[in-house]
Formats: sequence, structure tokens, C-alpha cells
Amino acid sequence: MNKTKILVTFGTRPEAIKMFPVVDALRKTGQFDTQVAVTAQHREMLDQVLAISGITPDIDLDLMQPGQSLDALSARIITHFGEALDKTKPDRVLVHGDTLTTMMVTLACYFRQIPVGHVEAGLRSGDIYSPWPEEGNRRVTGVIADMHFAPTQASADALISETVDPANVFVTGNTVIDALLWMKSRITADTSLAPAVAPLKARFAGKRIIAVTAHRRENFGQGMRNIASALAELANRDDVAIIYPVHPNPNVGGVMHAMLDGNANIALIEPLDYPNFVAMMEASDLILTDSGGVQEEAPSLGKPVLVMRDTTERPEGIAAGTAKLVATDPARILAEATRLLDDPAAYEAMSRAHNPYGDGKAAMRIAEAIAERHQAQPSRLSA
Ligand SMILES: CC(=O)N[C@@H]1[C@@H](OP(=O)(O)OP(=O)(O)OC[C@H]2O[C@@H](n3ccc(=O)[nH]c3=O)[C@H](O)[C@@H]2O)O[C@H](CO)[C@@H](O)[C@@H]1O
Repeated sequence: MNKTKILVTFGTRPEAIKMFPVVDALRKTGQFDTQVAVTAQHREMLDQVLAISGITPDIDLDLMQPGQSLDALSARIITHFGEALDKTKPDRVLVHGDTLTTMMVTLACYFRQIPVGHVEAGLRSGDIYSPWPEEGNRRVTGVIADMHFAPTQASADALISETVDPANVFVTGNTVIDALLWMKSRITADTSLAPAVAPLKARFAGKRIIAVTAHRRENFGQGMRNIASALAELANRDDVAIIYPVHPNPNVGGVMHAMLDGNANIALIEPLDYPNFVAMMEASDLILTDSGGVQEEAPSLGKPVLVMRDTTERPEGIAAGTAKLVATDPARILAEATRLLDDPAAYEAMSRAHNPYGDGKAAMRIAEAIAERHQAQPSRLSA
């Protein structure tokens, strides 16, 4: 009997980080022919994750082009991925999150009536233009998928309120926690995997470290300038150092380098690969970010997070007290960071709060749910 063929698909670094545990869990069941297809919507940062997780894609569409428009990239994904589907004929495709890869792969599957499982389903900000285009990408995917792997009960509730059949919604936790715990144990066992952080720790010995990331499209322009001026203010303190891996997008680097270069308490560094990034989060006392994944990871490392966005589709961390929304108002960023640096009780409360995003077993739950579904509905190829 042919094994059920599952095609796991992704295109960007965050998706790869969150999907490699799923590939691993599916393979461990021994019940599936698990293949991986990458669109390579982001090239270099994706390849770093593939290398560290030991995944060699079975299909690599290599679709990234400089200055790619949303229209052109969407067209390339649906056309090329559709051709790949016609050759591979999977029984199920898994997509992740909210990218153009997620939505266009889902549409290509829909046109062929191939069932789609959506990992990290049900996140909603409630505003179709924030984050844009991610909120739209998620919603379209949610209409078509027949298995929705919701990281939290709140995301499951959002799907059910949109009339998704509860029998198709599985609360699994977020696979980013699986990835983080795996990476953390690897860098603890072999520190040579994360060599970038020790020299920074030595340079800033005795100071409290604030780790920063900022790359969201909605913060380009004034938002980035505001973030830079808040960082410059914070770095006036002698007891604080800032480590900031700067996203390659010129809308980010241009502003940050113009406003912060030469500041002795700020290290603006190249983007870090995942092992080094996890080591940097571990070395930090506090994290300022507009990232989605970092909001989910930081609580597992006991690090308070200030979220530099107006809204978040990840409200669970705010509710649990591990994260606080501060938008990009410099006075607010400065005030909240100062409170956490100077008030030990406030710091303890945020760093001890419980992590609502998962326990590191999400991928296994996803694999089990798929195994059960395909036992009930055998592979079309073996039928
Ligand atoms: C609207 C929104 O929130 N959308 C999210 C956004 O993802 P994000 O905001 O989470 O993206 P980042 O912050 O780049 O990545 C985070 C991961 O990368 C690691 N990291 C980070 C910096 C670095 O220097 N080295 C690293 O290794 C880090 O630990 C973490 O695991 O886009 C994705 C599709 O692209 C979406 O699916 C996702 O919902």
C-alpha cells in the first residue's frame, strides 16, 4: 500500500523555523511519504534554516527576484507550484501562517481539489489592512483549508466564529516553541553553533542587554525613525547596551544606520542565523520587537517583550503578561523599558509569566491529527 503523500510547503525564514519540527514529526511517525517544497520567497535566510535543521527540499522553486511585486510573486508562485503539484500529486499539502506562499499554494491546491492543512491557523488582528497583506492571506487560506492547526484556543475560537467546522480545528500550540526548545538544547550542547554572541557579551560586560528587532512594513518611515530615537535615548544609560540585528530591507537599515551608527552602547549587526539569534535572546534581559515569532519565543526564555506595533494578532502574550504593546511612540518605549530596567518587581512579573504559545509538542499533535484523518480517509493513490 502506498503511504499517504504529504507535501510540506514554505517560502520564508519564519515559516521554515516553524515548519521544520512538523517535517520531523511527520517523518517520525513512519506513516507518511513526507516531501518538502520551498518557494524560496526569501532565499538566503531560508537556506540558513534549511541547513541547521538538516532539511533538503524535494522541490525548490527558487522564485525570489529582486524588487518583487506582490502581483508578480503571486503569479509566479501559483503557476510554478501548480506545475509541481501536477507532478507530485500529493494527498495533502501543509502550508504555514500568512505569506503569499501560504495563500497562493492554497489556491493552487484548491484548483486541483487537494486538501490543505493550515499550520498556525486562526490568528486575526481584525483589520484586513493590518498587518497587510498577511491578514488577508490568512483569511483566504482559512476559507479553503480542511484542517486548521490553531496554536491557541483563541485562534481556534476565531476560526469557529467564522463558521469553520470545529471538527476540523485542532489546538496544537505553536510549533515555534518546538523549534526554539530544540535549538536551545543544540546550542547549549555545542556553543560553536552560535559564535556571534560571546564577543558582544564580552564587549558589553556588566551592562543589561536589550535585544531589538524591527522589520514590519507598517513601521517603515516615521515608525522606524521613532524606534531609532527611542533606542538612542535608551543607550544614553551607562548600564544598558543594545544589540540589534538589522533586517536587510533598506527601509530598516537606512534609518537605523543613519541615526544610530557610532553609538558606543549600540551594536547594529547583520541579521543572525537562528542559532545565534536564539543565543542573543538568551543573553538579553529585555526584548523590543515588532516581530511575530519573537513575541511567541521570548516568554519561553523568560524575557519580557515590548511590542513596537499598534495591534497584534498575538494577543495571548499581552493577556498572559509576558508582552506589552507600546507602538512606536518614543516616549512610551522609553518609559516602559525604563520601568522594566529600574523596577525589579515589574521585571519579575513579566519574565515569570506563563507562555501561552505552547509546550514544544505542537508538531507531534499535528502529525497525530493528520495520521488519524488519513486513516479514516485512505490515500487517494492507494485507494
Ligand atoms: C504579521 C506577522 O507578524 N507576520 C509574521 C512575520 O514573521 P516574524 O515577524 O515572526 O518574522 P521575523 O521576526 O523575521 O522572524 C522571526 C523568526 O526568525 C528568527 N530570527 C529573527 C531575526 C534574526 O536576525 N534571526 C532569526 O533567526 C526569530 O527567532 C523568529 O523565530 O512574517 C512571517 C512570514 O514571513 C509570518 O508568517 C509571521 O506571522
